[in-house]
Amino acid sequence: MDNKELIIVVDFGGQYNQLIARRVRENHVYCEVYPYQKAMAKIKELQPQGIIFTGGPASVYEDNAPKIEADVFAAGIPVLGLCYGMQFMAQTLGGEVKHADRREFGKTETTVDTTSPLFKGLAEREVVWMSHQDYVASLPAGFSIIAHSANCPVAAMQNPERKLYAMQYHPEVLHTEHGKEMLHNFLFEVCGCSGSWTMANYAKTAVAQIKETVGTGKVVLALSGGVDSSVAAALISKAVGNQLTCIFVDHGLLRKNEGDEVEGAFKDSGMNFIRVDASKRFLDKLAGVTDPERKRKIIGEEFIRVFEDEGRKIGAVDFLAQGTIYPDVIESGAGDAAVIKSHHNVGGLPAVVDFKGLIEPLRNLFKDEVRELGAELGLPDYLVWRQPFPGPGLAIRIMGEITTDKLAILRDADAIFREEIANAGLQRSINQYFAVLTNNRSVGVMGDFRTYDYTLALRGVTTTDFMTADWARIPYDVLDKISSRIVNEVDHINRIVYDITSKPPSTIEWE
Ligand SMILES: Nc1ncnc2c1ncn2[C@@H]1O[C@H](COP(=O)(O)OP(=O)(O)OP(=O)(O)O)[C@@H](O)[C@H]1O
Ligand SMILES: O=c1[nH]c(=O)c2[nH+]cn([C@@H]3O[C@H](COP(=O)(O)O)[C@@H](O)[C@H]3O)c2[nH]1
Ligand SMILES: NC(=O)CC[C@H](N)C(=O)O
Ligand SMILES: [Mg+2]
Repeated sequence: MDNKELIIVVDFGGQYNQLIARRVRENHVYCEVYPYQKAMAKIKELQPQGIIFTGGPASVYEDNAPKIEADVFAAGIPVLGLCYGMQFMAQTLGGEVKHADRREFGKTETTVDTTSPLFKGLAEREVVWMSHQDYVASLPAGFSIIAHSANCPVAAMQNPERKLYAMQYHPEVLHTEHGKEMLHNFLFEVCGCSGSWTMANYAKTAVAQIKETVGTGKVVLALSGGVDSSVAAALISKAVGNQLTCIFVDHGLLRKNEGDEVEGAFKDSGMNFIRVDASKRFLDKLAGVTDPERKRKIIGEEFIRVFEDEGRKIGAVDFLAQGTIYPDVIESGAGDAAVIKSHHNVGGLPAVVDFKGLIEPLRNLFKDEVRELGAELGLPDYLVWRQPFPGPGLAIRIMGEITTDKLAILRDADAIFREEIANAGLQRSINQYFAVLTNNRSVGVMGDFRTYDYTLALRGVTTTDFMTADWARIPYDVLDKISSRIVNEVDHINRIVYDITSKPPSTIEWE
């Protein structure tokens, strides 16, 4: 977007690479991530101020190890190699990388050379986070060691003349206590960035780009009432006014009262707004389906078909717009990382789509950046801070087959959970919380009768980026109140459990 200052992250396939991009942007420097196969062409085209190589699962000495053309080091652009990225730099420039007997994993104390620009302002001993088994056994010519630990002779290296720097550990992970400062130093001390990227600039550039792309055409926006699509609506509407129509799909998988609430919030907003009741077609397609990935694919496809049908009714619609954000793209397996879940709006998209183009103005933004942008555009607080609700809705919160009975049970239980969290004043401190209807039934006793009913799971997490998360420590007395209310007020639930796993190894949603 604001191309005056750009860092390119070369993705070698690590699962948490996108954190690097977040850390760069926290410094108000714009940054894009490209898979290693496409990165060199982008570097030549965009001439970034700096390049960062990510870690990755491969070993550089293997036959098909990921590589980027060696002239990346000859362009005079500063490069920072991280983990696999450091090993790649070392081997390509004539050093040697070997396999150690044991993995080095976790927090490690290192001694760093504070005269290096990377470590400016830091202490001589720094706690960093290691996750590797290969190591740099000998340096390439012109390089020197600037950090070492007990088990790792080259924890960081540099060749300041060529502006090449590298770390064996991961500064992007919060466990590296001053990782943020180290990345800041690379950006400002080595690359000479000034930090001019702001959401106000982003909004300006995005509006101009949308205008140019859309011209005099028509756009339909898939609007869920969530933060992402609401911010996208505000941006696109600013760019093309009433050439935009927002389409809200009630797929029968919404939470209690949600359809009416969204309609209430948007019907008098000045934007063209359509609510489509498509619950029958979604539920018919989902009947009998139990596999989570199949549910996601079916919903993704059906969404598009509904938008196509509505587009035809409006007539001559050229573009479909969505509130897709960066984590949706990442977690659907862009680049070389393994696919964890197909997000309905990315990996779940059908191959043939009846629109000329897709407009996704937030595709490169993280959630907290979208919120900042929403505030910048003047959206009300309750919208900006709404907790995320996944597009596939309650379908991925009901284990096994989806039925209208199960939907009704989950809706009521979830509404009580959310009401009690609000009563306890915890809405803002728990970033996402919801109920899950497990497919498990167990024996209970109610009054003097035996029951054989469903187990409900409650999930609450704290997180900033939704890529990693911790389970929320909801006070016992709040949980107690929720539990007794749900069991008393909702039929067919006789047992309630609280999910106490973090992400990773779990995910936030159950499917
Ligand atoms: N019920 C729906 N009707 C129309 N479009 C939808 C619906 N649900 C999801 N979408 C589309 O899919 C995109 C991704 O959904 P997602 O839930 O990630 O974003 P959101 O709903 O806009 O924001 P949030 O993450 O805060 O819920 C949305 O931005 C929107 O374009
Ligand atoms: O719009 C969406 N479409 C999807 O298919 C989808 N799957 C997960 N999510 C939301 O993404 C965040 C991370 O969820 P997971 O830890 O379960 O992958 C959480 O906030 C989830 O609610 C989705 N949002
Ligand atoms: N996290 C990484 O980048 C690991 C790099 C390499 N696979 C190693 O084991 O050392
Ligand atoms: Mg949503």
